Amino acid sequence: MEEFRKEVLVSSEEIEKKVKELGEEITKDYQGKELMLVGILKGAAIFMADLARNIKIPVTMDFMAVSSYGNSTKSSGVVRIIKDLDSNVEGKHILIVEDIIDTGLTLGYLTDNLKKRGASSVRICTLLDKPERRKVNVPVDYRGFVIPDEFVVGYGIDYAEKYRNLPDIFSIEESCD
Ligand SMILES: O=P(O)(O)OC[C@H]1O[C@H](OP(=O)(O)OP(=O)(O)O)[C@H](O)[C@@H]1O
Ligand SMILES: Nc1nc2[nH]cnc2c(=O)[nH]1
Repeated sequence: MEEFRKEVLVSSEEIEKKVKELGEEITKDYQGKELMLVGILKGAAIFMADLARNIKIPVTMDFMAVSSYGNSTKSSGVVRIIKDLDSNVEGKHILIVEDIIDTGLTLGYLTDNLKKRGASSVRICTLLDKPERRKVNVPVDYRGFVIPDEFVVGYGIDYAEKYRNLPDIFSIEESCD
């Protein structure tokens, strides 16, 4: 990461503590319900793995991958499904697990899409929330950390596909020197 000025925004210890708290809250809220966790690849993969192990009721897990159409159409909220769910969501309680919510376009689309498929409920759990950049107002049911409008990497989140394996979350800035 030499080309960047970087600083730890959220440490692995803070993440671990928060993920445990989120898991406890989710465990309490979904007692007696059939819960399906839907992780959004690739950024949420590491958060999903840790969160799932902190939920103490039986859950099923599935994944989707989406991509936005590009800047000119992104403002329309149109996203393309690259990998769809393997399972049927009809009658299931869905918890979408995301690494970060920024404009809200991805989650706005996914929430509508899963509701239309007949899910009993669709809620959102995001580790990071950048509210300053929101374009679409999506209800966030479980939120790890509110962060400023800075570019972040680590704990699943990439820059050009790199740095997903860093245990802490860093904010990065191109170095001038
Ligand atoms: O709120 P939004 O403005 O829609 O942005 C949030 C989305 O962007 C990131 O994914 P990205 O497209 O970088 O893919 P990745 O998870 O595979 O890295 C992140 O994981 C969210 O899915
Ligand atoms: N890698 C990365 N992707 C994002 N998508 C929206 N915000 C961010 C961010 O800070 N970092």
